[in-house]
Amino acid sequence: MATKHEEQIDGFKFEQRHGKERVRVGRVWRSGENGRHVFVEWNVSISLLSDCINAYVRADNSDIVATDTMKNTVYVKAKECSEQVSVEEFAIILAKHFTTFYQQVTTAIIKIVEKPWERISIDGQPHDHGFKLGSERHTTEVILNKNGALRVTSGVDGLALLKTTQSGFEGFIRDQNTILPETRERMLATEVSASWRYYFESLSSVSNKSLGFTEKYLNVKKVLVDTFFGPPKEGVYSPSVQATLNYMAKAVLGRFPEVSSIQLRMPNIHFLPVNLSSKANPVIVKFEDDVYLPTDEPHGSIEASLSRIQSKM
Ligand SMILES: O=c1[nH]c(=O)c2[nH]c(=O)[nH]c2[nH]1
Repeated sequence: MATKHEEQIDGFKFEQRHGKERVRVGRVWRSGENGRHVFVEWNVSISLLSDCINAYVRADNSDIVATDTMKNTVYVKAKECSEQVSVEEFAIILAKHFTTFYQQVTTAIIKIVEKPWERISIDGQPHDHGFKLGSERHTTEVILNKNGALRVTSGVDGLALLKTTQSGFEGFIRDQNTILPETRERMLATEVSASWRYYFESLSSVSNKSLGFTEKYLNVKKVLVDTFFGPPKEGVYSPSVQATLNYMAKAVLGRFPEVSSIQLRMPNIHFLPVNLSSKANPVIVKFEDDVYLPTDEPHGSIEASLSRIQSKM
């Protein structure tokens, strides 16, 4: 049985969705603790699966939720949030609106990226209304079906990490095209993109207010970072980006029972050894794990996901 956003037309299967991407909204809550302002900036993408096939095949727009209306809804809901909400909660609020308000909409997919505005401190004192831009971004994706089936993922993007030692790469395939030397001493740099899925499977299971998504986000990010680096003095040896990625994914699933799976993307950002020579002077600069040429292209691309195997009990 075809769902309502797909149909058989002239012997073809037709599937469609529509939405609005990159709706930007900033929200200030002025009633924070100690009179402190809270500020967030979100970039929202909405995609709706809905029964509006007539618009495609019969030039009949009567079932269309205008993407302009979707954009406006972001501002309306931001206004309605009189108390601070996390980026995940805001995505759930939007998804709930689209799937309950419109009979035509069967599923809402909401993706949001939060811009990393961080409260500034002046002489060690947190400022009441001053913010500066940080680096990595908190992300979320919420998929909500009309029947209440829910998928919530949180993530981090652009988490740039580098360590100057405790990294190597040995024992890989060597053939006629291989020139990379084996090493137990190299720089390791990456920009982690992670997304992890929570166990909630229905709207009713997240309806209480003590969700703590932001705290969980910070905790997961800390485990990712701590596992990448190891203890402050000795660190932890990385035999490859692949192995480190897996340690990080395992640490998150080990620490957070409410997380059912995690996906990690960790480009290997290369810092090339600098050796300079000329005919006259064979050794102008000799690389001694000290002078590097930083690059961003090309880079290795390494990604994996780790999921709990669902018990059938
Ligand atoms: O950690 C690494 N994994 C690779 O797959 C790879 N390939 C490569 O050239 N260097 C590295 N390093």
